[in-house]
Amino acid sequence: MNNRKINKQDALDYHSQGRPGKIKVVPTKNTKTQRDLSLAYSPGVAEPCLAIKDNPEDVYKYTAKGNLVAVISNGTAVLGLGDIGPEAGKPVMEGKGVLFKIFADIDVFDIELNAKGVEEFITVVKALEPTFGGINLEDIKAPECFEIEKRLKAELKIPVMHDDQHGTAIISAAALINALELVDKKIEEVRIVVNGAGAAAIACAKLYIELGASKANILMLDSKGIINTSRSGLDEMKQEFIIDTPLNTLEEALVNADVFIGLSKAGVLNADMVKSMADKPIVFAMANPDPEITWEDAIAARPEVIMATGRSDYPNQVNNVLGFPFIFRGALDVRATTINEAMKMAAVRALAAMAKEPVPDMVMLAYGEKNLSFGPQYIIPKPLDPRLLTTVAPAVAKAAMESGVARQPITDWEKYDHELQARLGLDNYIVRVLYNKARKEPRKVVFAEADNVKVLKAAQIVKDEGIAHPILLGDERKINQLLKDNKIDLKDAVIIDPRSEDMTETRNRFGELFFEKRQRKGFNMYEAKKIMRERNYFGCMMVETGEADALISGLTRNYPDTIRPALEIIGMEESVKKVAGMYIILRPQGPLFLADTTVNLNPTAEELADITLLTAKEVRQFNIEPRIAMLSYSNFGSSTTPEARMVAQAYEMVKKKEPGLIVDGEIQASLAFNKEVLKDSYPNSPLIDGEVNTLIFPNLAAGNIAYNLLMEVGGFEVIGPVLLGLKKPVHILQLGSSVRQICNMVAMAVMDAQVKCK
Ligand SMILES: NC(=O)C1=CN([C@@H]2O[C@H](COP(=O)(O)OP(=O)(O)OC[C@H]3O[C@@H](n4cnc5c(N)ncnc54)[C@H](OP(=O)(O)O)[C@@H]3O)[C@@H](O)[C@H]2O)C=CC1
Ligand SMILES: CC(=O)C(=O)O
Ligand SMILES: [Mg+2]
Repeated sequence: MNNRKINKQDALDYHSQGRPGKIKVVPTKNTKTQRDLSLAYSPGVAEPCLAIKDNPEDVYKYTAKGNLVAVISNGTAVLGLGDIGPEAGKPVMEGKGVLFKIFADIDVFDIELNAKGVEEFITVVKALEPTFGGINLEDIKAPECFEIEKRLKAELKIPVMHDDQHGTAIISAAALINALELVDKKIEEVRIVVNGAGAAAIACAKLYIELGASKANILMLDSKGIINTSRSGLDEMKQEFIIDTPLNTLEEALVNADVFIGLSKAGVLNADMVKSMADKPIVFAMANPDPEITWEDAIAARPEVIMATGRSDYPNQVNNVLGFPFIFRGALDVRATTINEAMKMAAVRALAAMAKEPVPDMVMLAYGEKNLSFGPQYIIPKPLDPRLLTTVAPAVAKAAMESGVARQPITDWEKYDHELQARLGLDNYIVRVLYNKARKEPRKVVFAEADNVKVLKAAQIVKDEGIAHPILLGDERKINQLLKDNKIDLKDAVIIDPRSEDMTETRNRFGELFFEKRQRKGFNMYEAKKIMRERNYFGCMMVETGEADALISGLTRNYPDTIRPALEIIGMEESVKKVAGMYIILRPQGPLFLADTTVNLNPTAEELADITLLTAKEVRQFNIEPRIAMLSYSNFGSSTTPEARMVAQAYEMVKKKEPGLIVDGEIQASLAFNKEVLKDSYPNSPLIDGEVNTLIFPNLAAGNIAYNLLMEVGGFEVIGPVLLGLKKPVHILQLGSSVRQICNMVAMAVMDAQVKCK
């Protein structure tokens, strides 16, 4: 379990830094020339206007409507924070927009309405129908939300769903079906306590009844206690759940209950109540951001409990994020007029069934888990599982077609599957893999330049994220002052000043070891001990002796000065003759690995072959099969210049050493990325069967220029330079790296250490 700390200031900074908020609008057509603009706007734009006037359905053909969903709230029940108003709810609605985009490639306008009244709200949303392909109602309190949704569903021809009701009901129902199966209880027989009688709770209870639960077995509570015959003034929805019982409190309700469903607020369930529940209890504490009872307290009270929360940092996240992106994807793709019961039930079944399928490696990697399989700690799929899109969306689309609400049925399901796959942006994936792998087994990382604010900030983040235990090298007073001035909370981090008196003994010990390594290479004993005052030497020695697992340096020093101690002290892996540098370019289509970008000026064919093999090994660390293009300005002998021939020779050597590797060259970059042309002109190339993900450059100039252009002109985020070929992890930052880049490099170093420092 990781207890990542999100501190208040970090959350505020995340939202305020750079362009305020979390989303922006991006044009999808060329807008460069005067002609482009004349097509995008007047006069060209008049043509689609007239076409839509003649055939209103063409609005889906000529505008973004078909992929555009409105996330609409009045801020009256924002998460479990209550009625905090529309402006205060906006960060959540932007957040929902982000989730729609990253999980299902649906564009969202978030709309926060100053409209608490039912009629007012309905009038505004109805008027918005022409703009949107679907309406996701969010965080609107009960009982108003019921009337609002019912009326909008009846009066609009586009799908409308109140996410807090049905999203939550769908996900929790899928989780409940699976949990009941694990404890071998029947939904028809279990006693269910639903704490909360609002939007989410009422919809969940109704869906459980549809699935077979007996209404007589459900006790529902609102803020005043159990909804029973002694209560008066209850709204219509609550009235449906009145039970004739003398019980009044949650404590009383839970005695011998099989299931607790929490959709109320933080901390209302205590350990004694959980203890009083029946055999093998099920507790879904779904209030956000903090559950009705913490994971730890529930497990401590009843170790056999099947526990779920709405949070991402514990197993079994029962949260509507598992539903709304995929349900709307399916509904939009068949142009459904509504989201009906059949579609919701299809989503429940698809989600429940998916949890029993073997979990793909990439999902385990993304969560840093080794064994994720159906069981008490995995009753529902993980939100980052890409199969959610390709499983739930088609199930919903099919149900829409079968129930007669699809206006544009899908005919080719295989093609649809490919389209869905293509929607999954993979640029974030690799970073998640990296962090989660690192988090699984955090290591001691030495920061050689700890008297730098960026380094300290990064050290704080990696510590809070649970991916590394920082060791800070530098003047202790200076570091402490910087920590204080910049309010960086790194209280427990180890600070070591290699120049201090206290370190004399360590310096001497390190110096002697260093002398043993370098005595015939220009160092005498005195110099070997003296140089240990230098932080890069001292830090490398800590890694070499196992007192630390990795070193991060280079932010303020030039590359050769930082790499030298690493080569002298740690040295290269066996069989490696030269180290090399690799950059990872984070693209939506998946990562692109580039080497050598930082070390070897003009490699020989043999060196280039080594660089290729080293890079391939590193790419596999991410569970990615390398598909390598060895680049040149020539294609397979089209030029006979020495530079082109050198790459061709290197390619031959690579093939000889690792015949199974998917690699080709020498090849031009444009051909490597143009499979159709490659297929026509070189049909035997192994690169025609998939996308190239690894580029090997013929020299440092080419590699270095390429990654810089991709970063500066292409605007891609990058990770690197990752130093390949050292026996132990030392990673050297580019001058002026950002805090985020430093954190990424720490995660790389930890991942590296997990392999190299057993
Ligand atoms: N995990 C997930 O996916 C989701 C979680 N939620 C969470 O569920 C909670 C409710 O959301 P929502 O239904 O939209 O909000 P609503 O405002 O519609 O409903 C809140 C309900 O909680 C009840 N309540 C408040 N305090 C208590 C208490 N101490 N004991 C019992 N009931 C109480 C209220 O009672 P009264 O009627 O008397 O005011 C009301 O019925 C929030 O914490 C939200 O974050 C919501 C949607 C999805
Ligand atoms: C998850 C969600 O929608 C809520 O807590 O309101
Ligand atoms: Mg919500």
